[in-house]
Amino acid sequence: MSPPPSSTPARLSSFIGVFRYSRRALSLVWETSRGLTLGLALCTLVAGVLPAVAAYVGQLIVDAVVAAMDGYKAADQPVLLDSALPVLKYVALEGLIIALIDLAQRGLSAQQSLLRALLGQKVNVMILEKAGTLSLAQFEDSEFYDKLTRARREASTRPLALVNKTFGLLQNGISLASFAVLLVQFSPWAIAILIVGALPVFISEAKFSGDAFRLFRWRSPQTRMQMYLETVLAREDSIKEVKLFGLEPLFLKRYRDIFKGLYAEDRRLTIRRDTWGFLLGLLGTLTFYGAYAWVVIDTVIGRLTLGQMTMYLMVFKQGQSALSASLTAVSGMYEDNLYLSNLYEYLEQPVEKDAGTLTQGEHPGDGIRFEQVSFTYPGAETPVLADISLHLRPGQSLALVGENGSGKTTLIKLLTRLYPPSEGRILLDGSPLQDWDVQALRRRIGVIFQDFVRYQLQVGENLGVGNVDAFSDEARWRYAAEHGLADDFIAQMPAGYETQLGRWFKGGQELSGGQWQKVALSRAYMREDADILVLDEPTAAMDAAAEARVYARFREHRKDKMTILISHRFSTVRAADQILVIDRGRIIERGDHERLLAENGRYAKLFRLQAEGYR
Ligand SMILES: Nc1ncnc2c1ncn2[C@@H]1O[C@H](COP(=O)(O)OP(=O)(O)OP(=O)(O)O)[C@@H](O)[C@H]1O
Repeated sequence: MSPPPSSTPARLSSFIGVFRYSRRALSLVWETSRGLTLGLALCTLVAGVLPAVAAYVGQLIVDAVVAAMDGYKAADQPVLLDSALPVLKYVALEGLIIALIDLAQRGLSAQQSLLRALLGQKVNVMILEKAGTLSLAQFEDSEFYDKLTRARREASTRPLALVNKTFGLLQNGISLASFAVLLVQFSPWAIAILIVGALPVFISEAKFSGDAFRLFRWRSPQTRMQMYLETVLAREDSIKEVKLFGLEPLFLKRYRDIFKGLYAEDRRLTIRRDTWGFLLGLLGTLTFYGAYAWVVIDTVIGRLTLGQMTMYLMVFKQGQSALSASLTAVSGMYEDNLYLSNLYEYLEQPVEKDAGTLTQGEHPGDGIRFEQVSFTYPGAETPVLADISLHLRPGQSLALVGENGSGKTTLIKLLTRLYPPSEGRILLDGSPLQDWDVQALRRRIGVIFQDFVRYQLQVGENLGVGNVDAFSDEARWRYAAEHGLADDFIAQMPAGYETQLGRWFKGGQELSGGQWQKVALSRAYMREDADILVLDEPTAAMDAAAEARVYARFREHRKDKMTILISHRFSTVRAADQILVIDRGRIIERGDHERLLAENGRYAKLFRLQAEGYR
């Protein structure tokens, strides 16, 4: 397998077009720290100009040495210091210049490392902030997820790399210009030779960086699988099962196989890149020694002084490395731009606009209505919900019953506006959900899903996540924990509500499945103004006594609230005012417990089946 090739004209236009991100990267760095960016520019300038000055002073030294030698020989009573003093002055000057170059280099690397840290953080925050604006559907789209992974993996280091190279290019450009001023006095042809020698390496570098990027992009699903396997093999929440099922060898083999495939491609590219780099680099060496011979001959015939010869050789050598560094920087910039295109592709991912502004419905107190709602998951073909209509008024409770995969949780996802319905309308207090301000809407809903998150935070904060406005409100934690029956075991924990949960951090305590569920259940009670409580299998992991108490509390609490309950246990479902039996996305029966029993349909059958089990 290999990445798809691209045609030469397409490559050329993409090579040019790809530099469009340079300006954005520069402004990103500028926004990150103006002081450091200016510092970088200053050091770049100093480090760019001084090498040519040093070469020029080198010429003065050699010529002054020759003159001093002649003077010393010719004098009747030579005084060493008198003869050597002019030369020593130049030597001191050269020393000073070299020290300044060192200082500028140091300044460059120090400022670069500070900028790297700041910029890495800034870009990561941008990536995460963007993630917060995306819809659930986008997260579930694997192509989009690839973009996110690629952006996170590479892009946080690339903007600075790009800016460093831009500055490096500038620095080398300044050096080159100053070298050219010196070199043109020898011969303009020398400059042409310099350029011709460096060009082939540049072209091959540019070609290979494009190849490397296409490889990186193309293989992103494999890299993602590798990252996933790393997580499964090295995370505490999966290791138990991995061990008991003996999955390590299997997963490790898969991990190694992916690497082998990737490495083979990397190796091929690296070998080709460096072989060509070496061969074309030889051309550069050849031109240098050609120019060397030319300068030597001119010196022998007396057209150049010894000092000039030294200077031109130095200028030619340094000019050559500055030129090849510049060209490498350009091809590196091309590569950085390609990676940045990835970051911007992610950041520019269109976001669904939240146009809704309502904080109150048209008919307050009307409750929730589903009007012939159907829903198909993005990318799927068959609808998961079809023609769902229901009405739930304040103070009423609704229970959803149905087989696994019948669409109960999906209905909740629509109600909480995680997805828009494909057909039909969902109204709250007489106004469609999408007209509501999303914050106002979510404030009214307290929800716990089956797959709630076990945050590696303090236990109090684990409750607080249920309402960010009361995230650290201890009184609210206590109230919620009491209603979710978590207060008893929290009181016995070493640091009470401040006890760290999970194993990631020092001193973290692990909870049992039922205890975690109580924590999650308590979260639903964190929102004071929530008048819609949604509980998706809230007690599946609890013991029977705890379950009975949870529902007793639940009934006390609900008064004028709307409650929606999903459960496979009929003992809890039977108390609901309205029970919907869902089968493959459709409501097949509705009514209260008595009525459904009397109808003697699916509900009655399942109820009896479960009751049977308890006899
Ligand atoms: N994010 C998703 N993308 C695509 N299909 C999904 C997604 N989530 C669920 N489904 C599919 O939608 C159907 C309904 O799933 P849902 O989770 O609503 O069922 P449920 O009735 O809550 O089941 P359970 O009783 O097992 O919790 C299933 O066939 C499932 O495969």
